[in-house]
Amino acid sequence: MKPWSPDSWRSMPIHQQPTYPDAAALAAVEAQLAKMPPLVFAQEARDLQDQLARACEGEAFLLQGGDCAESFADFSAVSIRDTFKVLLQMAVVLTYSGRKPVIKVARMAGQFAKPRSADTETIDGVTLPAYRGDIVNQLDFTELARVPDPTRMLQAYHQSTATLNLVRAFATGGLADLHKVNQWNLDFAEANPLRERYLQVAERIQDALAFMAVCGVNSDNTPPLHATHLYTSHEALLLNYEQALTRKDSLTGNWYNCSAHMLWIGERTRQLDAAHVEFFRGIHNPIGVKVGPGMQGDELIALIDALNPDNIPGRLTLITRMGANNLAEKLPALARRINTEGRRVVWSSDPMHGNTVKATSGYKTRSFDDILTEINSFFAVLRAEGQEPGGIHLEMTGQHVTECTGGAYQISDSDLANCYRTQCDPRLNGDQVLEMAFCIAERLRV
Ligand SMILES: O=C[C@H](O)[C@H](O)COP(=O)(O)O
Ligand SMILES: C=C(OP(=O)(O)O)C(=O)O
Ligand SMILES: [Mn+2]
Repeated sequence: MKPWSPDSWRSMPIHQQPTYPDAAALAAVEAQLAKMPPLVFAQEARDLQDQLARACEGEAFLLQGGDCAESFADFSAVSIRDTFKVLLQMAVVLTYSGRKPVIKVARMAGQFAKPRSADTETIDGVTLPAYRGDIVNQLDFTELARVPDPTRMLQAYHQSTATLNLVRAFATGGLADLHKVNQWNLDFAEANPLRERYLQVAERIQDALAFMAVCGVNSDNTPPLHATHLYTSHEALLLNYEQALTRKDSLTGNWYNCSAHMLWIGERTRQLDAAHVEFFRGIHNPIGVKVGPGMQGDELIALIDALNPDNIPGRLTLITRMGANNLAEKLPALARRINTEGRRVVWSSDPMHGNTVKATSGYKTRSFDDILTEINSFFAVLRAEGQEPGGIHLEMTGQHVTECTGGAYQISDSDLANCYRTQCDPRLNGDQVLEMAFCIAERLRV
């Protein structure tokens, strides 16, 4: 095998990239980014990998979620706080029901670049290049807005640093206190149309906290009750950006992509002989790969051979995204193959990307029931095949958007227009995603 370097991907075929009009401007931005401080520290990525190794064994559960695409325009402390809060609320419910630690990984502080089904978009007879995420071009439908601009990588970097700074403060500064988080869950359940269903669990958690307090275990003397860890992740799609933030760790001499703790390869860029697999094989972060309904057993094993040749537990998460109608048919053979070959992976379910439909109103949407059906089949198939359902990967926000249909508040196709704000794919809103966590908790309790 040829030697790896942070730029060895450049000699391979590459998919889903913008064509920058000015090569010198691009090179100047890359040089500038390469001088910037890393966003994360390699040891943090190793800690995450150790925790993911526990998820391989069924001793921890991965909760990964956030926007489909972060946005420059919607960047605010409030939206970061709300997503942070709801991730924590979900984690409490899942930890309590699953009786295992929940590893919290946000799609945040770098989730900007988007692969698209089509290179162009046509509206009223006008065809323009597709929007590829705020790190590349603008969503506005004008010729100028759609021209890829490399300086947007700098803006994405700075927004990511500010996001991470706030997230780190929230995680340790008191917002993540377990007592507070469960009080939010009680408030959620009290107000929910399906109150009885959710209140029971939230009240039981409250009882457990009260019991612990009587025994002398409280936030003042028990740091894990007061603070938490939230890791960051994104699809490492725009390799110019990812390479510039890839640094050699001074402690181990290994290369880490310091733009996030965990990175994944998308369904559209996981070709074996192409640039993304080449880039990912050399970075030492924990990584993920999306697994769509077309994945074949031999292809999956070859991909694992390339990405995790030493079979290190926690290094590789397989994120299935097959669709509620396909998963029960396609996943068993893959799970069996992993089992017979003894590959150590975390199986995580992305129940979003295989369930996107166009509503009669024209909006891209996903139904709460389809999402839940895919999750339920994921649990059932893996358990039947003797594998651990190790995590969940959701597109979600803490905001009260109307992008996915269904849930206790019964968002319908005609409600979508009320608050449809996503830059790309429809997200579960704060109520829907917490409700989803209560439903997943029922599966975790075996
Ligand atoms: O987030 C994933 C993809 O970028 C997205 O699903 C593609 O959407 P499109 O089919 O509208 O291009
Ligand atoms: C692009 C994404 O998904 P996929 O690669 O599975 O289509 C995504 O997670 O936003
Ligand atoms: Mn998406």
